[in-house]
Amino acid sequence: MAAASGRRSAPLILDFRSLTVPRGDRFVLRDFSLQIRRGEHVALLGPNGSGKSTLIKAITREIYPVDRPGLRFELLGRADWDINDLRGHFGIVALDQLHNLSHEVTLRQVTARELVLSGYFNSLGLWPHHRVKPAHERHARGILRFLEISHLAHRPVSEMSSGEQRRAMIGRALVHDPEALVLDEPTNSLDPGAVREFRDLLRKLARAGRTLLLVTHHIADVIPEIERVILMQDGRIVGDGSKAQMLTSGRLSRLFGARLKVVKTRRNYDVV
Ligand SMILES: Nc1ncnc2c1ncn2[C@@H]1O[C@H](COP(=O)(O)OP(=O)(O)OP(=O)(O)O)[C@@H](O)[C@H]1O
Repeated sequence: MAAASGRRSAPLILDFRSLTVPRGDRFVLRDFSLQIRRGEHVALLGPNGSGKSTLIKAITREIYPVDRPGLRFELLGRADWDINDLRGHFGIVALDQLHNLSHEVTLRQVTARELVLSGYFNSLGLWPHHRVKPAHERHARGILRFLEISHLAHRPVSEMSSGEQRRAMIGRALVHDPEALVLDEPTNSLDPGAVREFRDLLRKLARAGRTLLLVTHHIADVIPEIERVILMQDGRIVGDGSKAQMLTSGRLSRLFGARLKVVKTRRNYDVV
């Protein structure tokens, strides 16, 4: 309780108000407002096409809202960002990066160590002109240890399981000690064992105090440390509250347009 009330007065790391974001010939986010405070852990749920990835691209400044009265588009209290600086504050782990990665690593034998270090250079893997400092190496070793993949440091990413690859991608996002980690559907296509291990890693990251914004289709990804759940539909927020308020059979059935039953164990939720 004390932690939750402390967070209510923590600084806003994301402050979006009245965002209207076009993609193609239509508006994908409409009059969209969202605030996230430092230290909060948030899950974002919504059906395909509801605008979740668009929101992430707005965070990473790959796309911009139209300029309208009332617009606020701030990250860490600033509206203007150099994209390279921003990447140091918001670590992004998204499946499209993994697709790019799979192209890269089949061409070049990028190891886990190299992939993590390449976060310093915003590349996927190291190139001859990259100068890796001893402090970078030390930090990367610490990250690999934290992610429990030290034994994979010198293994090419192309020879790792999907779960191991995702850990290494998180390592790449962690090199700058970002304020927040934004994870876009991180457990997709992992087998049940790898999903379990990955959720344990998310719990460890959350407990280490980093803000997590988790976009997922899997209710069971909403780990106990996540207190706030946001529901998105048609480019709007249709629910924002605690897990007990948001993860109900009625709400999720309406959201996903299917009859879903929420089952809750002591600290976890899932749907059947
Ligand atoms: N490059 C694009 N050009 C035009 N429209 C796009 C583009 N990318 C996405 N859209 C449209 O924007 C809407 C929101 O897409 P978005 O990818 O943000 O949804 P999402 O919630 O992340 O979906 P999913 O769960 O399938 O990943 C969709 O209707 C989609 O067709």
